[in-house]
This record gives sequence, structure tokens and C-alpha cells, in this order.
Amino acid sequence: MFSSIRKLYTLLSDEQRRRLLSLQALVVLMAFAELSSIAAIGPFMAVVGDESHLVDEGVLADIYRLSGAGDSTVFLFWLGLGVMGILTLASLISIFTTWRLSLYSQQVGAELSTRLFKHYMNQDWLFHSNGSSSELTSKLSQECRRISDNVLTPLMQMNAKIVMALFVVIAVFIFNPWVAVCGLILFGTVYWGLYRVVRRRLMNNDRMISATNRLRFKLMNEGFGGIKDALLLARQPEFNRRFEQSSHLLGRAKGITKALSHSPRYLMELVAFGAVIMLVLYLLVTHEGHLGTILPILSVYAMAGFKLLPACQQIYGGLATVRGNIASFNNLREDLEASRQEACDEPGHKTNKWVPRRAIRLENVTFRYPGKEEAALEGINLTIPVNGTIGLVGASGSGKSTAIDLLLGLIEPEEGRLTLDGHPVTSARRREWQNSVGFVPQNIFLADASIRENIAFGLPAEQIDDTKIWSATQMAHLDELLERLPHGLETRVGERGIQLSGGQRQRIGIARALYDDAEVLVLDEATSALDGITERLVMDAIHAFSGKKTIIMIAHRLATVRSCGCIYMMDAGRVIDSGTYDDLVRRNKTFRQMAEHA
Ligand SMILES: Nc1ncnc2c1ncn2[C@@H]1O[C@H](COP(=O)(O)OP(=O)(O)OP(=O)(O)O)[C@@H](O)[C@H]1O
Repeated sequence: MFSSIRKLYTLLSDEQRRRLLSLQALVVLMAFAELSSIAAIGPFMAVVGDESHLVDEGVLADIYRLSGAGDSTVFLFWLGLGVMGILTLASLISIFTTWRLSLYSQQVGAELSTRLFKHYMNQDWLFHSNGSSSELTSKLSQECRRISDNVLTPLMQMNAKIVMALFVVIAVFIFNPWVAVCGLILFGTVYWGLYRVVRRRLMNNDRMISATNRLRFKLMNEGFGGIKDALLLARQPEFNRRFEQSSHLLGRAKGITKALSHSPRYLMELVAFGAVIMLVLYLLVTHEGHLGTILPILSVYAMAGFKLLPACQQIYGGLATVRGNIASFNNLREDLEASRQEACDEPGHKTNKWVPRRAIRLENVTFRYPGKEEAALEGINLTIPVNGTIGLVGASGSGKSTAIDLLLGLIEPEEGRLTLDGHPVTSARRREWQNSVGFVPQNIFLADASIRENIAFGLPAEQIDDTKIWSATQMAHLDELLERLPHGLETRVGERGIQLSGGQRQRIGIARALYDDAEVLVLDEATSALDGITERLVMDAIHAFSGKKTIIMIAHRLATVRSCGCIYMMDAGRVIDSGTYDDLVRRNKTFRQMAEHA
């Protein structure tokens, strides 16, 4: 656990470390303030117990004489007020320090989750195509919250309490080494023993909380995402049962961790009362029963105990909470490390476009997905003339989508290259190329927002350019639909566009691809889920760009690619033939068969 905490410190940014260091000054100030509040009570109680202190030699007697109070009761009143003033100041410093510490840990938690969100958002397509979005959501919402609430916050509180406790123990040690050593041994042994007993349980709970959180997010994602299938297949009881089970385990693990960190308080109060009785007896024996001498000493010890006991409880509780939640940090450790190292290059900042003038080419491209032996694409060559329309056809798994992802610059070839007019698309210029491309996938992701916001996907409402929206909707043949809708562009589409038909969704997808005036339009089976008539409407919208924009489309239905200037046929990661529709029907047996069955 301590190595994890050290690691967590190394992952803080320089700014966060600087703030932490400056907080240490506040923590020391708080410890001093608490100490002076303990020390202040002694002289007051000494005078209460025995007024002769005002006439004897000593600092108190000097102050009494200098104050000119005359009456000891009046002096006692002012002394009491002075002590109250010191206690108030100490409390204010403690409140301020605790407030700053809480703020710091929550801010660091928020900054870590922002850093992670940026890190995940800036990952390439391969990372997202292999990962699970529910896991990322769980990490960002649950695990980050656990780090800030259950690791950073208790660590900061512990930090303050340890410094304070150390100061108090040293002061008591100077006052009476025996009492300090005995107290330290007694309380230290009990707390350490308790921690040893519950440590393993806390570790198990820690793992259980992480695992059940992950499972709950997965179930929520699958359940709500696939609600139609769940309803039809009557799978809700199964989802409900698994959710209930994981929630139960999560609740239990969290509850036990909390209970284990809070419950020793009562045992410690018992130990503390026992210790006070022993102390009183010890003082009575050593001071021969003289209550006037015992009272100030006892009140200083009582005040020290009054400060130390909750501090010890908080240190122990903090330790138990951190132990019970440190797995959240271990789960995010690698990602946090990576996010600290990378200079976050915000991809959206470059707005330049790289528009090809002659041709887009994949030259001798080979690509293998990580962890796979077989290449998804093997030495393929594709030439796409600018303003031409080309089609990609082939059996499922032949590599069409992979070729499109390479063309889009979403993945990089293992061998070979992507070129525009003969110039390779390097990672430095990839963004410029992507700025000229519009992509329409088979399943358009629609957010639960207005059609306008969905077309300008991801842009804040105030930055949306309505001229561009109208031009995109016209090009996508969406304007007629919008005129029929009572709220037009402001119509909300429901989550994942549930309130729209498939054709409407696809046309919103096309409008989105065209919003930034894409010169190259890439469609990955964009019409395969549509009925014949709707497909025709969508294809009309696409064919309206023929000769004006470069169009690359994957299609299962050969009718869709009939008018393409060139069709590439793919099989097992290779281009096995290419030509016009008529050429291929004439000379390629497989293509002919596909055309016959279309
Ligand atoms: N993210 C991925 N990770 C690992 N392998 C993948 C991944 N995506 C695709 N593949 C594999 O790469 C090969 C080519 O897949 P690809 O999706 O490019 O084919 P496709 O022709 O587009 O298929 P379909 O028409 O069914 O969409 C397949 O063997 C597939 O299993």
C-alpha cells in the first residue's frame, strides 16, 4: 500500500506537488495552533485550582501584577477570555486547513479524471475498438471518485493529523516522558493490532468493490443498450438478478470497509477512559493527593487526549479507508502514468485541410490487428481518383472496413503507406487529411440532443454554424424531412436516435459527414440496413455528389455500387479484382454470382 501511495505522489503534476508542499506549511501551523490551545488551558486551570499562583513567583504572577486587575476573579475572567481566544484562533486555523486539504484532494481527483478522460479520448481507434466503453466509464466515474474520496481525502486528513499528533506527543513527552511513552505504547499497540486483524479483510473488500463496480457498469451498458433484445428474449430477470447480486456484494464490501474504519472508536474510548483512571491514580500518588497541583496537569492531559483521540481515530480510519480502496488507484495506475507522460496534443486544434488533387492511394499496405497472427490486409493496392466514386465489395471479414480505417487514417499500416497525390500521409499531417474527409458508418451514433446538435456532433450549441447546417441538410436531402417536423432542426432525436427511422438516421449521418464541407466521403455499408426505397433516397443524396466529391463506399448490395467508376473486390485481406460493374460481371465468376444473388 505504501509503495502505491509513493507512486501516486510521483504521478501528480508539478503544479499539484507545489500546492501539496505549500499545504504542508498550513498543516504545521495547524499543529502549532492545536498545541497552543492545549498549553493554554494549563495556566488557567492552575489559577482556578490554586489562586496562590498569582502571588508566587512566576510568569502568571508577573502578568497578574502588570495587568493591574487588582481582583483575582476579574483577572481569572480575562484569563479565561484569553484562553477562549486562543482556542477560537486554533479552531479557525484548523477549520481553514481542513477546508484547504479537502479542496485540494477533490481538485486533484477532478484533475486526474480530466487527465484520464483526455488520455482516453486521444487514444487511437485501435485502442477503442479493442476496449470496452463501459470499463472506461466505470474507471472515470467510479474509480476516479474512489481515488479522490477514499484515497486522497483520507491521506490529506491523515497527513494533518499525523503532524498534529506528533507535535502533541512531543509536547507531552517534554512535559512528562513516562506518560508520553506509556500512552504511545498503549494506543499504538491497540491500533496496530486492530489494523493487522482487519487488513486482509480490507484488501479483499477493496478488490470486491472494484470488480462489482465494473460488473454493474457492464450490466447497465448491456441492459439499456440492448433493451430491445432483452425485452424480446425476456432476459430482464437475468440482468436484474446479476445486477442485484453485484449491488449486494458491493454494498456489503463498502459497508464492511466503513464499519471497520469507524468501529474501533468505541473500543478506543474504553481504553482511553481506563488510561485516564490510571493517570488520575498515578497523579494522586505522585502528588500526594494534592488536587490543586493535579488539576492543571490533568486538564493539560485531558486536553491532549481530547485532541489526540479523534486524531488517532482519523489516522486509523484513514489508513483503513485507503487500504480498502487503493485498488482503485492500482486499476488506473498505468493509464495515469501514460497520461502524465504524453503531451496532450489536442487533435481538434488544427483546422487546415489537405485536399488531394489527383488521387488517394493505399500502396502495398499490410495490416495486422494486435495479438493476431493473420494479417487483416496483405499487400493491398487501391487507387481512388479524386472526384471519382469507387466501391469496395467482398465477403464478410475480407478486410473492407480495415481498408477504410486505413484510408481514414484511423489506423496505421504495418507495411506500405497511404498517399495523397504521391505524398505520404504522415502522423504530422494526418489531422489535415482527416479534416477533408467525411465518414458515414453503418450505425450512426446519435446523441440524445437536437438534430442540429447531432449534425454538428460534439460542438457546443453556441459554436454551431447554421449556414453550414443548412447546406449539409440540403446536400443530405434532409430538408424535406425537417420541414415536416414541428420543431425542425431543434427536434430531439432520443437516445441513439430512437425516435427516428433508419433512413432519417443515415441522412443525419451524411449531413454530419458533410457539415465541415468534406471533399472525400467514405461510407461503410451506410445503406445496408435500409429498405430498398429508403436506400434509394439515401443513395440519391450520395449520387448528387458524383463528379463533385470523391466517394468511397463499402456495400454488400451490388446494386448500390453499380454506378461506381471502379469496384475493388476483396477476399481474405487482398484485392482480387477491380474494374467497372460491367467489366467484373463479364470476367469475374464470383462477382457474377454475387450479382445474380443480389
Ligand atoms: N478490432 C479488431 N481487432 C481484431 N481483429 C479485428 C478487428 N476488426 C476486425 N478484425 C479482423 O480483421 C479481419 C477483417 O475484418 P473487417 O472488419 O475489415 O472485414 P469486412 O470485410 O469489413 O467485414 P464485414 O463485411 O463483415 O464488415 C477479420 O478477420 C476480423 O475478424
